[in-house]
Amino acid sequence: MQADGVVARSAEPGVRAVTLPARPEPIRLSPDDTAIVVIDMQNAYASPGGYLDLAGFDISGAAAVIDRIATVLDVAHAAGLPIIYFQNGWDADYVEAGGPGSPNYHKSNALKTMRRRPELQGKLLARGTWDYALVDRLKPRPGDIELHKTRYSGFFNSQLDSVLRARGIRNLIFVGIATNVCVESTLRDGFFLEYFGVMLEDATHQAGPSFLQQATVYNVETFFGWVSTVADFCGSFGQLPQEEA
Ligand SMILES: NC(=O)N/C=C\C(=O)O
Repeated sequence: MQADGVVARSAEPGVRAVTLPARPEPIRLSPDDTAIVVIDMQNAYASPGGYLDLAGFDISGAAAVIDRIATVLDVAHAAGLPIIYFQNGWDADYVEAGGPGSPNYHKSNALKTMRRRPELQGKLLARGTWDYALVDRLKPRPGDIELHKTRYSGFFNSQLDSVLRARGIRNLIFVGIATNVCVESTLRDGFFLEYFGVMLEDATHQAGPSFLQQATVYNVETFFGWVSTVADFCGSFGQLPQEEA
């Protein structure tokens, strides 16, 4: 940490870097070793009629989160930050979901909802379905990275770690849904792998009561990383000279 209380992830002279206001302290980041990780902005999690909605979770805050993530991605693209989009789910036959021998079979609310409502079988979180697709506003652009995961953490059984290491990325800025499940799981696993995690709190939304949003914010700020906002992200990274398209 620098004398001025900034966590200096990118402090070398001549390196393109910004100081992102964050809690518990600001963090200095360079687009050269920092990526945006967009967690599961699929119809399943963010659209009326998607899995979370059908399973009875309140997704009324998701539309505003989609707008804010779109703003973050515009600034990130202009600043030349790599962007990684995750999609969560399984093959059409749900082999990857695990059978009764997997805790996922017993805990996944998507699988439970389909067992309760057999007419939905094959429709939730299966690759190739509307539910699995990213929401229309947040489709990847050329050069963006698309990854798939079958469990809550983006680091588990995925290519994420090797994609990041190949590009020298050490800092991750998280947006997406759900704050308390896949965002927190991925940020925590990143911490254990020595990645610095920042969550933009107003570009995330919880699955469940609103105290879960506050709990994850507390956990990240206190134990696992840093918490910032969309306005502060745009105010800092938005000042960098635009990358050539
Ligand atoms: N993307 C997520 O945070 N997912 C949360 C629950 C689920 O996938 O069942």
